[in-house]
Amino acid sequence: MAHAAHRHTPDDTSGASGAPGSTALSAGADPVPGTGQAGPSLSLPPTAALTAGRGGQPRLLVDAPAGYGEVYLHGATVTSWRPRGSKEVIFTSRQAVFDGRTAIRGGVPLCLPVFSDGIHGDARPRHGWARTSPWRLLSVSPTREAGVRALFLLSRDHLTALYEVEVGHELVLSLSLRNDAASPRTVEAALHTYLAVHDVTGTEVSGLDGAPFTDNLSGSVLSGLPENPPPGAGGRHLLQRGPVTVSGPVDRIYRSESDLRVSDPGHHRVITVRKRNAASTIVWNPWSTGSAAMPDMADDEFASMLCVEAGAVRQDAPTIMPGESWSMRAVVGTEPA
Ligand SMILES: O=P(O)(O)OC[C@H]1O[C@H](O)[C@H](O)[C@@H](O)[C@@H]1O
Repeated sequence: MAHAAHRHTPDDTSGASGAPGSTALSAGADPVPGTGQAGPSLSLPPTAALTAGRGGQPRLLVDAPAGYGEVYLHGATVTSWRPRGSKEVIFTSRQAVFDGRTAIRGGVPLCLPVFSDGIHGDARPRHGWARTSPWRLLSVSPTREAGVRALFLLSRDHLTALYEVEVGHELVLSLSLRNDAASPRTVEAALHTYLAVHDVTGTEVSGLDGAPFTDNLSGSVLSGLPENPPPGAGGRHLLQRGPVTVSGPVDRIYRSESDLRVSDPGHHRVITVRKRNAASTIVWNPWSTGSAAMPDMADDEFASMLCVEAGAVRQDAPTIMPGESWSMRAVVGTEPA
């Protein structure tokens, strides 16, 4: 059953001036029209800089006492996050294309307003337009926890998306969507988080035990189960037993709101993902077979990444009423193992 959307209530825990919500949707600096870049009135704290990154693409760079991070305005794609004193947590391919058109291979692309081929199996572009659109940087401010919070805006196709990225001891990703159309709208959304792991074959994802999932790599949809995806959505329904391990290609959509723990023993850490209002978790690794066909990913890189994506997709996509908002959040952290 699709989740009903609600009027957005500003978030209670972040203390963010720019917490996702309708007031912030009208705020912000003067963006440079059409470029997605921040305008001259945007003020940056000394712990952040707006610079040219790979391919000369505009990128917000954060180097704060609590953590380091990078966010490209193209797709509002986070491509790096390191809590102070830790190794990189976000995988971005060394062959990723930074041309302002192509989706960045790695980081945290935003899948919006569809995931993959969409609920009906025919949506284009794949994963929606958010990851290949120029976002506007509305504000950048220091947090009380010695990090930096940045707010990005994208309005397109009668949908206004506000995306708050907090770089600090944790990486806090909050997405808020407002339906600007006159009729209800079902929207899929996912924070397609590429985690950097030392060796994916030694990684376990906990928190999904008992969760039903659709295996996008296996045969046809089993009939007779409740809430089968419609034709085209593909996959086979199964139940997870124990932690998820990777010894081949994995592409699964779990129906689970649970928080996740991703062991990364080679880096002596556990990566944690706390989710809010995200009823789906997608786990993806293309393995050598899948990555060989991907020009923007090197052949050996599949072994050092695992996508663990918080989202609300397929049967769990929210239907947002006209003028109303819906929001979700993922908080990525690390713990010593
Ligand atoms: O290659 P992309 O369009 O970026 O998609 C990369 C992957 O994204 C998700 O994880 C999907 O579940 C996969 O089926 C897909 O292969």
